[in-house]
Amino acid sequence: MVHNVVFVLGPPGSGKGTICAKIQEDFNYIHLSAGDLLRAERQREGSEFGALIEGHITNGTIVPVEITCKLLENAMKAAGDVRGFLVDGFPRNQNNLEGWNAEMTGKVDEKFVLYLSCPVDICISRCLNRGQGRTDDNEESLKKRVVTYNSQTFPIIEHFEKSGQVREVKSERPVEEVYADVVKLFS
Ligand SMILES: Nc1ncnc2c1ncn2[C@@H]1O[C@H](COP(=O)(O)OP(=O)(O)O)[C@@H](O)[C@H]1O
Ligand SMILES: O=c1ccn([C@@H]2O[C@H](COP(=O)(O)OP(=O)(O)O)[C@@H](O)[C@H]2O)c(=O)[nH]1
Ligand SMILES: [Mg+2]
Repeated sequence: MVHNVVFVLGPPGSGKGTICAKIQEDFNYIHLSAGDLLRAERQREGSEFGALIEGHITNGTIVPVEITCKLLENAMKAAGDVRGFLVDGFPRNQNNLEGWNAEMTGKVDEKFVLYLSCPVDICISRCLNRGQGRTDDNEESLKKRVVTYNSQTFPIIEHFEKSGQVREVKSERPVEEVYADVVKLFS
C-alpha cells in the first residue's frame, strides 16, 4: 500500500504540532511527530538509542535518519488504512532526506510540504512558554536549535520549493487564522 504523506516543516515553535493535531481531527490524516516518536523511543525500556536521542535533542542536533525513518515507517504500518500521514518535523536535513528517499521511495506519495513560517523571536518565546517540560525548551538548547534549523533544515524547504511542492502559511497569526488557510490545502 502506498501511503499519502504531507511533510510539515517550520522553525521550532512555529505551530507544527498544534496545526497537525487540528488537521488530524478534521481530516483522516494521522499526525506523526518525528520528535514525539523520538522522545517515546528515548523512554522505551531497553531502547539502544535512548542516550543518543537525548544527546541530540538537548543539543538541538539531528538524529541519524536510520533511527527516525524506521520509527516513522513502523507508525505508518501500524496505522492501517487512512487518508494519509502528516510527517511533522521531518526531514530536518540532507541526511534525513537522502535516507528517507532511499528507504521510502515507492512506498509513499508525497502530496506537498506545509511550511509554517514564523519570526524566530516569536518562535522562541512560544517554546519558552510551551510548558511541556521538554529538555530542549530552554534558552541554551533553543539557540542551538535555531542554528540547526537555519543551517540544515531551511535548505530542505528550499529543496522542495525548487519542485514547487511547498505551501507556505504564515503562522505568527492566531491559530484560527493560520488553520483557516491550512484547511484550504486539505479540502
Ligand atoms: N498561531 C499560534 N499563536 C500563538 N501560539 C501558538 C500558535 N501556534 C502554536 N502556538 C503555541 O506555541 C507553542 C509551540 O507550538 P507547537 O505546535 O508545539 O510548535 P512546533 O511543533 O512547531 O514546535 C505551543 O505552546 C502552542 O500552543
Ligand atoms: O526528525 C527529527 C525530528 C526531531 N529531531 C530532534 O528532536 C528535537 C525536537 O523536535 P520537535 O519537532 O519535537 O521540535 P519542535 O520543532 O516541535 O519544537 C529536534 O530539535 C531534534 O533534536 C530529530 O533529530 N529528527
Ligand atoms: Mg512540534
